[in-house]
Amino acid sequence: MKAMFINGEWVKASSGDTRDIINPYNQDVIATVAEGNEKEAQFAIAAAREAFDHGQWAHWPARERGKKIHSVAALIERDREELAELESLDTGKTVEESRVDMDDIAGVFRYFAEMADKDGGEIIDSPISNSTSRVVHEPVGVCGQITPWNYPLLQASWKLAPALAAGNTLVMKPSEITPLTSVKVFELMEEAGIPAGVVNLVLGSGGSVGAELSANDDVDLISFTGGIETGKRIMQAASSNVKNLALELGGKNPTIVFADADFDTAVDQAMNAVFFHAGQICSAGTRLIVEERLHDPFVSALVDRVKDITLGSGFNESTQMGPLISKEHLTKVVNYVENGKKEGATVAVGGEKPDDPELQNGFFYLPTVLTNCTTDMSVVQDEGFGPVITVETFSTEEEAVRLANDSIYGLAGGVFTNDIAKAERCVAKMRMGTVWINDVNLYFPQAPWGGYKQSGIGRELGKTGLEEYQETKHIFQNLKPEPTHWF
Ligand SMILES: NC(=O)c1ccc[n+]([C@@H]2O[C@H](COP(=O)([O-])OP(=O)(O)OC[C@H]3O[C@@H](n4cnc5c(N)ncnc54)[C@H](O)[C@@H]3O)[C@@H](O)[C@H]2O)c1
Ligand SMILES: C[N+](C)(C)CC=O
Repeated sequence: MKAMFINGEWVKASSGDTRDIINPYNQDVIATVAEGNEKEAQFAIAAAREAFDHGQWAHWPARERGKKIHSVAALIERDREELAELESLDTGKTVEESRVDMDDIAGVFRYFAEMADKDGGEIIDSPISNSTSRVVHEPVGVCGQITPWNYPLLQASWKLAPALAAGNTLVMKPSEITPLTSVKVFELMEEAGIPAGVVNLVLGSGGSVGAELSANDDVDLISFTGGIETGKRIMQAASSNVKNLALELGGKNPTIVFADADFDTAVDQAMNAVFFHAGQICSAGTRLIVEERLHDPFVSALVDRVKDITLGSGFNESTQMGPLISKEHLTKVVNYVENGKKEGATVAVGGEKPDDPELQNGFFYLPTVLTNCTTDMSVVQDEGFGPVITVETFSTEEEAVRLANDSIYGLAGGVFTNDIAKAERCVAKMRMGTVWINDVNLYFPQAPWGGYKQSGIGRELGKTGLEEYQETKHIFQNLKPEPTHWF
């Protein structure tokens, strides 16, 4: 049984509770893990508090912390294949996609390891005679970190690596349905020699462990990746002690395709935008906004290619798309498309579960293209989080941008055109944290990631990804102290 990691020890739940982890491809039980609750969260928070307040981690030379983080990266590289297979067993995504994730994850650890000792503070030109003024960055303290099921270890790495680089201690709660690679990476952090109490892992549900992390006054910062409604609850709970807050929430991401775009590239990338990991990606380009005169040939080419997508086990080399994560999520996607149909959308391809007998034990849904969509429809406004793309049309540049921005979300978006001036005009007006010109779904450790509007608060990755885990202190020194006789 997989246990939790608290204060440098692997522990079971004090209640004795466990949870079976299910393979979404065939519903096999792939592991049984400890199911913690508020109690384990409190133990872990106390351990992280003690390690921060009385331990040495925050005071190590940043270069030494960086070396440890490099060691974690090296262990991830060593165990790449095992981690990739574990991620695919747990999420259903293809092993090929998981391998790419593992390379990204090692890269994230390496990026923040390198960054750890690059910030020696800043000298300010003091406006006061005989004084010095400088700014230093310090760790925030105890960090609560809550992650989702769709990119379990990738989203964890975006939080673990910068938090450690900045000198914080932390308690992580992975999604209760996909905890396996997080357990493994905590084993690797132990092997790398991160001191006891600095990194703690508590497994369990959001309502118990997650809620405790969000509300507990000994937690200084909460970093959350997940859905908007959970994010709102966490924001409320975090107000108890005015925690620092970082929220990476959902997206409903538009891809604008102008008629002058390279046709084959745009069709190909429209598929990349939405069908990786069966559309269960926050930045999936699920809203296609195509120039009116391009609509018919574009949809026709898209449908032809979508028909050929091969569904199956993520462990089969010919598989291009795996299952959805759970029975509940499959039901959500089915209802999402049914609602779209009732609102007037037309199913151009897909729109149902596959009838292949080999897929009946998994949570599969066919890759789907919905046409005749308008901005007011729920399929266009709601994050479906499935392999479903909606198609709207526009006739002017202004209309394209207006449609793209007509959303409560603002995570990411794309523009396809060969007119670079037009592309620049569009992206300048698109209210999103990431915009791609003639590409989709790209992210890397050097560039910040996060959302405008209800897609979140703050940025992970890049310089800002480290700054989220730092407090800023101004230190002023009077070099000629003497009485002022003001009073
Ligand atoms: N912006 C990004 O970078 C990004 C990345 C990945 C996923 N996401 C979003 O995540 C969502 C899918 O993930 P999900 O279904 O796991 O999201 P979710 O909000 O249901 O759960 C996310 C995490 O929050 C926990 N949680 C649930 N209730 C809680 C509570 N009351 N208090 C504290 N924690 C609680 C869950 O246990 C889980 O660990 C999508 O909306 C997707 O867009 C965003
Ligand atoms: C942030 N990203 C794209 C890695 C995963 C979103 O679900």
